[in-house]
Amino acid sequence: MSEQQQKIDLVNLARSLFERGYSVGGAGNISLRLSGNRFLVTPTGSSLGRLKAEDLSVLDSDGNLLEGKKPSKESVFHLAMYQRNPACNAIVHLHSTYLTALSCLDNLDPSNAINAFTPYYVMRVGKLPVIPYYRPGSPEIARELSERALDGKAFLLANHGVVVCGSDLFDAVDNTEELEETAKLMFLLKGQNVRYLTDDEVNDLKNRGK
Ligand SMILES: O=C(O)[C@@H](O)C(=O)COP(=O)(O)O
Ligand SMILES: [Zn+2]
Repeated sequence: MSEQQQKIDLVNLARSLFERGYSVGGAGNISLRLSGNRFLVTPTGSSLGRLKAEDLSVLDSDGNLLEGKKPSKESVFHLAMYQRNPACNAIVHLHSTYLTALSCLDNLDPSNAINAFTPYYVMRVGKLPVIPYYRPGSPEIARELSERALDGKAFLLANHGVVVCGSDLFDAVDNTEELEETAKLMFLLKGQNVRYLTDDEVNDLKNRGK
C-alpha cells in the first residue's frame, strides 16, 4: 500500500471514529508504522474529525519530525510501544465515553479491568491491564506502556482513556470499537447477575484463535 493511501486511511478512519462519537474536541491520537523505521502520527491538538493527510506528522524512531505538523504529545508512548512490540503496527488512543468512565473507577484489577463475558472481547482483545494515572504526555506513560507492551493489545490509562494496538490500522480501530462496546455493556449490566465466561471457555476461544 502506498504511503499516501496509508495517510488517507488514517484520516478517514479517524473521521469515522469522530463522527460516531468515539472522540470529541481535540482528544485522542492515532499512529501507524510506516516502512523504513518511520511512523505516521496525528498532530498535537488536532481534532480526529478534521485531519488533513498533508498535516500528519512523520517521525523517525527517535521522534525526530521528518514531515508534517508538530506530533501528538503522546508520540513518545506510541514510539516506545512500536519499539517493544514488533507485532503492533498501529495504535489508537481515545477518551471514548465508557472506557474513560471505567478508567476513573477506583480499585480496578491492575492486571485486567474487564473479565470476559462475551466471546468477541476474548477474540479481539482478551484482557485490559491498567496503567496508573500520570499527566497526559508524561514520560512515565511511555515507560509503563513500553514495559507492558507485550502483555496485551489494549491498556487502560487510569483517569484518562484507552490505548489499543492492532496488526494494522483497521485491526486497531476494530479492536478499539469492540473494547468500547464491551465497556458499555459492562455499565449496562452493572448490578445484574452476569455469567462470566469460564476459564475453559476463554482458553477454548484463545486456542481457536491460534
Ligand atoms: O489526553 C491528552 O491530553 C492526550 O493524551 C490526548 O489525547 C491528545 O493529545 P494530542 O495528541 O497531543 O493532541
Ligand atoms: Zn489522551
